[in-house]
Order: sequence, then structure tokens, then C-alpha cells
Amino acid sequence: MSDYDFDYELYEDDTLASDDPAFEEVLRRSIADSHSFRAAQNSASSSRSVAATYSNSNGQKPPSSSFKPNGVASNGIRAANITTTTQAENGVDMAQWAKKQELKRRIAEIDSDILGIKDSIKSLNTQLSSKEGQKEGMVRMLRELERASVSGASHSNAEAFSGSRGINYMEGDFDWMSGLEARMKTVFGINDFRLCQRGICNANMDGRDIVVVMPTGGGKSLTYQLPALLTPGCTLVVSPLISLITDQILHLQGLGINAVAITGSTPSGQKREILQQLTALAGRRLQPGEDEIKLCYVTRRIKNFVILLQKLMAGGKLARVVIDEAHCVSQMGHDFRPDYQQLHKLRQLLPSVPIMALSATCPPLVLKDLLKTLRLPDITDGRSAKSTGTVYFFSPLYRKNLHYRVVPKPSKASDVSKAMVEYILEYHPNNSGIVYCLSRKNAEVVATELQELSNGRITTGVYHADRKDSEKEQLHHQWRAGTVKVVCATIAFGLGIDKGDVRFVLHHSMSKSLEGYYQESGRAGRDGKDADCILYYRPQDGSTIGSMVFNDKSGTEKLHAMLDFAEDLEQCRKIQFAKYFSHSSNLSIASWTTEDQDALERCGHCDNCTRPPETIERKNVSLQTWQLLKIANYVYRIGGKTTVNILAGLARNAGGGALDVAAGGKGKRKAKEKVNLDLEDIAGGIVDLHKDDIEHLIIHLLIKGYLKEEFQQTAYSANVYVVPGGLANRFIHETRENIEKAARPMVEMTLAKQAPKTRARRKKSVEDGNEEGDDAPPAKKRKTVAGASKEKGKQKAVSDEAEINEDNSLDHMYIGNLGPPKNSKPAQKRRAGDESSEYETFDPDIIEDPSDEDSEDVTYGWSMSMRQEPIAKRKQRSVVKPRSRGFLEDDVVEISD
Ligand SMILES: Nc1ncnc2c1ncn2[C@@H]1O[C@H](COP(=O)(O)OP(=O)(O)OP(=O)(O)O)[C@@H](O)[C@H]1O
Repeated sequence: MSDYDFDYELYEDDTLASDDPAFEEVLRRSIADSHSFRAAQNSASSSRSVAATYSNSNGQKPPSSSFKPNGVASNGIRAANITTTTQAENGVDMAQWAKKQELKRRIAEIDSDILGIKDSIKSLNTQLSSKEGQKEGMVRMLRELERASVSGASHSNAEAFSGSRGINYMEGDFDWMSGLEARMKTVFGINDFRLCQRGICNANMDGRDIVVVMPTGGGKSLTYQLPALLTPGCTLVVSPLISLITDQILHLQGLGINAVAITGSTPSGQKREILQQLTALAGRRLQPGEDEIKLCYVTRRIKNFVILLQKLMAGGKLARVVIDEAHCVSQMGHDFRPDYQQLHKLRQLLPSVPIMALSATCPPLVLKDLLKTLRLPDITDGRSAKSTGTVYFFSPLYRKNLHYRVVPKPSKASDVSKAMVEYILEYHPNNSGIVYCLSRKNAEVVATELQELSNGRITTGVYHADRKDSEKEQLHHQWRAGTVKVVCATIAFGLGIDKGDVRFVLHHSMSKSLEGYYQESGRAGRDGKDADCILYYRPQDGSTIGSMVFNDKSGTEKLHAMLDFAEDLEQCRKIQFAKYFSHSSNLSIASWTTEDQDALERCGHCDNCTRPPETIERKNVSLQTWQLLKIANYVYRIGGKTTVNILAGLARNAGGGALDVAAGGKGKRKAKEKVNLDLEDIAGGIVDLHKDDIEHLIIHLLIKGYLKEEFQQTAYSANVYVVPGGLANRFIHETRENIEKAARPMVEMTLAKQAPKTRARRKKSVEDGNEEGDDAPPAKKRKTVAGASKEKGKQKAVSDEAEINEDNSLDHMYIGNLGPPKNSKPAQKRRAGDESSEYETFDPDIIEDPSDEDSEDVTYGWSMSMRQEPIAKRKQRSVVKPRSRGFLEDDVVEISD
């Protein structure tokens, strides 16, 4: 028998605690009594004892000093000796050891009890689920019966309800309507419902599950806030953004409505108070004079108060659960939020509470997924609703009060701010607006510049993800109060901002996608009144954004759609949106049809609809395309790299066609070799277009696939190069003659007509006191017009076209994405070789940054471009608009199981 081949058993004594002095005695006794361990083992089986098996089973061994193999005899006498010896030699160790064994025994026992309890819980849970299932079924039956009787009783209008045609929530005459209308006027100050609001409120009052798809600013909030006031209990609103919630709470409290929020930033004392009030509401124990909480907004984990919600439900005090931005539950949508998926538990946890899902963008696939995730029954139309199912409401996405335009963006960053200041002071000196910027830094710089350049007349604030919550909240207050007029922000700002009177949204840079642009610009004019959406665009912005999105799924594709939109000088903006979304999101074109206008009818008030036809021209640019592709291909073959900017420069022989190309080596040590391109040889001479037009053409060729982007990741960014694309071969292997002789244009493009003046007119202009020359805007505008003071001389335009148009009436008419006038560049910069410097020193490891103050020191027709159609003269007055959503870095919904 080995040293440790024993099984020890200690008899259980439940009455003893391990620190009890008697415990020691029991211990001692038990060891002394273990003269026959085997005998004890046998006796243990007949008493309720827990075997503490050591050595071979537990792997634990008694202290070796206490248990000598030769001290063990079958008669047990030596066992007594062991005790004696142990106490004498090492009594403390032995006692501790035994104590540990006893504790372990008890732990094992408790483990066994825990297992038993867990089994019981499991069984109880099964019973609970079964009961809940039974109850859910019964509650549904009850709701259907109630609904049938309510619908039957409340439809005094026979047309509103008929067994075969279902319930017409839009037009039916319901008992609660007078109450709704009265509250809408007295509490919200709104006289009439708009879009589907009436129908949604009716379905809401009727206790239905509802899905609403209405554009941004459509007025979705009213459809749950108003019924909440007439329904007993509290409406729970799940919303993804703290900023949205803050705004809503301020708004509702301002209207005297008892609305609260429980978010991550709610102080704990306040949170406790709210939970106490809700608990009192659930138990119907409100103090006399204490109001019910009518709306409770949450972003945070609802699991923390699920039990409270269930109590509210049981007490009939949870009127409804509203899920804002509900499309976020779907992985099919572009705004999927994993934490939103947890909302599927709501139906299970709160089976008798109706659910309302709100969204501004919900293509069919997303809708299907949303219904499935939220466990909502199939949809039924709000105009002829069945008595079961989720009642579905949808409003057109087109908002005719938004006036879209794309204007040329100066190359110099500060000139963009100047142009914005000019525009704001001219048209919206007292209005609120947003300027969307590409980066946090950019937002800060622009905010400072707008304020400084306007001598403080434009008060600005900055909003981006790096700002503290308290700063963001303060900005919300200031913006709402009107002490800050213009918020310069990244896309982190604005989602769900309930500020109706935003009169303009300016984009300092285009968005990464048309979805983003539509959503961001859609934050203008939510009150239904006219508002401007202006995009400042220059082709090089495509490269900056390209470097940001090339790793994103479909990032480049989406960017091309955005570029296509910005480049377009003809197509109505509404139709562009309609076509894009029908393709990208599978949204029906009909989504853009309004009562008075077909989806594909021109809006009549965007820049492209109001652009005088004589300011643009359709041009056969096949030859120029051939030349550009030849150059791009040549550079590619010799190992050089071109960007949009460089290719446009080379095409005009900028810097004598000098280009750095890699000559061997690796990484930073890569040697460079200067190559002079012989443009005559490669492309039959320079490309006979203005540089801006060449840039527009390059973008056009990128969008169409004749060129393509090549991205090169560097440590901090990515370089975007332009190389021949899949379709380039159609040109590259053709001769110039063939291109020129082609029966039909191979590539056509609409370009803005440049409006140069003759030298004579320029001279006269200067003589007349207009020192800036003929590209300066009208005197009255000059003080703030971008770059006006920069124009010091007239350049020699590359195209001879510059010398014609003696009596051109389109002076200064640079509309849409028209480039700067051809003769706007100072002569000294246009002299041969001058403009090459930027290209000669090109380092392919430095990303082309269009926001850099680069070589072009041009004067744009800003004031005129903004004044094509003074806002005051616009006829359009209408209601709402569109949007799609995007979610923002720092505001995070936290709903978990
Ligand atoms: N029937 C109405 N008549 C006039 N104004 C209304 C009406 N309904 C809502 N509004 C106003 O329209 C603005 C936008 O409403 P709301 O915030 O509910 O839009 P929304 O659809 O929720 O937009 P978002 O999706 O961006 O949150 C608010 O200022 C609101 O007061």
C-alpha cells in the first residue's frame, strides 16, 4: 500500500461550523476513530456522509509528515499513534489540513445543492415559457377581439371600415380623432396632419403593430408622441442616439409633456428617480397630483429594467414600444447595428405591448428582415388593413422644399469659407444652418473662419466625435436657442436633430456616398419650408474621399455615384436621387411620386432644372479621351504614376511634361528618374480643353471605366492614382485618325461653357474701376467674394476659345460645377513651365490633397453662381422630403439581452 492509498471519510455534522472549537474536537475524534479506514468507509455508506476521497481520486494528499506508511496497521492502533505523533510533531499543520478537508467537503455538498436548484429552475423556466406562450396567444386573441369591436364601434364613417376592404386608418372616422386633433393643436401647435400622420395615429390608438417609412423630417415623431398623450401609461421609445433623445426631451418638456430619458449620460440620481416613478406607475401608486410619465426614451441596455417594463405591462401601463431608426436591426441595410438586433426579445418579453417601427429608409429586403427580427406579423396596408398584421405606412421620399445645387469649389481652402460667408450673409444672415466637413480638424477651421471672416456676424459651433458629451449637449442648447447659428460638423452631427428651421445645409466636401449626401442634406427644411442644399465640389475631392473609402465594401462604387451626381449639369437632382436609390436600395421609383408630380418629372427648381441651357454645351470629347488614355497608358507603362491633378497637368504639357518615375530601389530609397513626356509623340499634342474641363473629363472617364483608381496604402493614408481602366483599350489601340473619323462620338460630355471676356472688355473693366479685372463679381458683392482680390491679370487660355465671345452675355455665370473662368489665372502662373513646378516635384508617397492651397489662384463666379435664382423668388412651397440614415461614431445604442 502506498503512502497515499487511503480513503478518508469525515462524518458530517451540520451543526458545526469550521471555526467552532467543537469542530476541532470532531476532527480529532474522527482521525482517532479512523483506526480502520476501511471500516469507516463501510460505515459511511450507511450514514449520510459525504466521502472525501483523496489521493487517487482527488489528487490531494495528506501532509506526509503526519502519515507514515508504517504507522498504519489493520488493527488501527497505529492510527492512534499517528494522531499523537501528529499533534506532537506537527499539530497545527494537521489541524489546518483537516479543516481544509472539511471545508472542501462542505463546498462539494453545496455544489450538489446548487445543481439541484439549477435543475429546478430549468424546469420552472420551461413551465414559465409554456405559460407565457399560452398567455401571448390569449392576449393576441383578446386584442383582436377588442380591435374588432373598437373598429366596428368607432367607424361612424361607413367607408372607413368594411369587412372586405379592411380598415382605412387614413380616412376613417374614429372616436378618438377629435381628441387627437385637439391635443395636436393645443399641445404641439400643429393644425393639420401631413403625409401619413393621420393614419398612423389612428393605427396607434387602435393598438396595432405598425411600421412607418417616412422621409427625414416627415413628422414621424408626432405619430407616437400625440397618441401617447391619449393612451394610459407610458410609451417606451428606443432610439440609437443620445443627441436625438436630448433634442426630443427638450422639445417635449418645452411643450409641457412629461417625458424622460434613461441614457448613459443620465445622472444616476435622476435615473433612480425616473425608475421610482415608473415603479410607482406600474403599481398605480402615483402621488396625488403626480403625472404619469408619458414618454420614456432609452438608448441603454433595457435588460437592466426589463422586470420594471414587465410590471408596467402587467399593470396596463406600458402603452407601446417605439423603435426609431428601426432599419438598424437589419443586416441588409447600410446602418446595421448589432445591438439593435437584441430588440427581437421585446416581443417575447413584452408580448402584449404593441410595437411601432419607424424608419426613413427601408427597402423591401430590409423591411422583410425588420419584420422577422422584431417578430412582427406580416404587413397590411394602412388604407385597407386587415384586423391582424402589422399596419404599414409609407410616404414619398421626395421633398420639394429642398433646393439642391452643386457649385464649384475654390482650390484654396480659405476661399471656400469666404464663399460660404458671402452666401450665408446674403441669403441667411439670421437663419440656422449646417456646414458638413470631411474631418474634425476641417470642421474646426471652417467654424473659426466663418466667424472671423464675417466679423462675428455668423456665430458658429463645432460638432464632431471628439467633442465631449457636455460640449455636444451645450451646442444643442445653443443651436436650439439660436445663439449659435451655424454648426460646422462632421457627419456625427445631425441624425434625428429635431430642428425644423435649418434653412441651409452646405457641404464643404462631398459625402462618401449619395446615401450619405441625401441624408445629411435632408436635415435642412424639416419644417417643410424652403431650404438650400449646396454642395461645394471640385473633382480632386474625389481623390481625397477615394483614399478614405477604397477599403470599404463598395466604397469606390458609391463614391463614383456621388461623383456622377456632382458632375452632372443636366439631370434633375430629384430624378438622379430616384434613379440611384431604385438601383442601389431597390427602392421603387414610385417612392418619389408625390400627389402633384410624377417621380420622373423634373422638379423644376434644382440647379440643373434652372440652369440656362446656353450656359452648357454637349461636347464630343472622343479625341480628348483618346489623348488622355494614351498619356495615362504611357505613364503607366514606364512606371510613373498620375493622379487626377497630374494627369490633367500633363495633358496640357504642364512643366514641359516632366514626370518623376521610379528608377529602381525599394521603399523610401526608391530612386526617381525625371522623364520628359513628348506629348506630340504620345498623344498628338496637348489636350485642347481648359484644365478644369480636363479634370471633369478624367472624373467622367473614371466613372465610365475608361480609367480606374489604383490605391497605394502608406503608413498614414492611401494614395490614389489614375491608371487605364477596363475600357481603355477601346481607345488606346486606335489611331487618332480613326477616332476623329468615327461616325458617332465615342465619348460625349456636357461641359459648362466658359465665359471669358476679350482683352478689350477686360481693359474696360479695369478702367471702370474694377481693379480685379473682368472676372470679379459685381462691385457690391466684391467685399467677400472668394478670391476676388486675387485676380491680378489675365492668363493666356490654353484654348483659343478664350479669345472669342466678344459679347458674351454669360460673364460670371458659373453655375453648377462650372469651372473657373479660363482667363482667371494670373498670367505669370500660366507661363510655360510655371505651373509645372507642382508636378515636377511630385512625390508618389504623398497623397494628393485637394484641400491644399495648390497652384490655382483663381477667381470663381461665386456670387453669380449663388444667385441664379434668388431664394425669395422661388415658388416652391411644400412639405417634406427624404433621407437615409447613417450612424455615427460616438452615439451608440446599447440594448442587450
Ligand atoms: N403636421 C405637421 N405640420 C407641421 N409641422 C410638422 C407636422 N408634423 C411634424 N412637424 C414638424 O416637422 C419637423 C420634423 O418632424 P420630426 O422630427 O417628427 O421628423 P422625423 O420624421 O422624425 O424626422 P427624422 O427622421 O429626421 O427624425 C418637426 O419640427 C415637427 O415639429
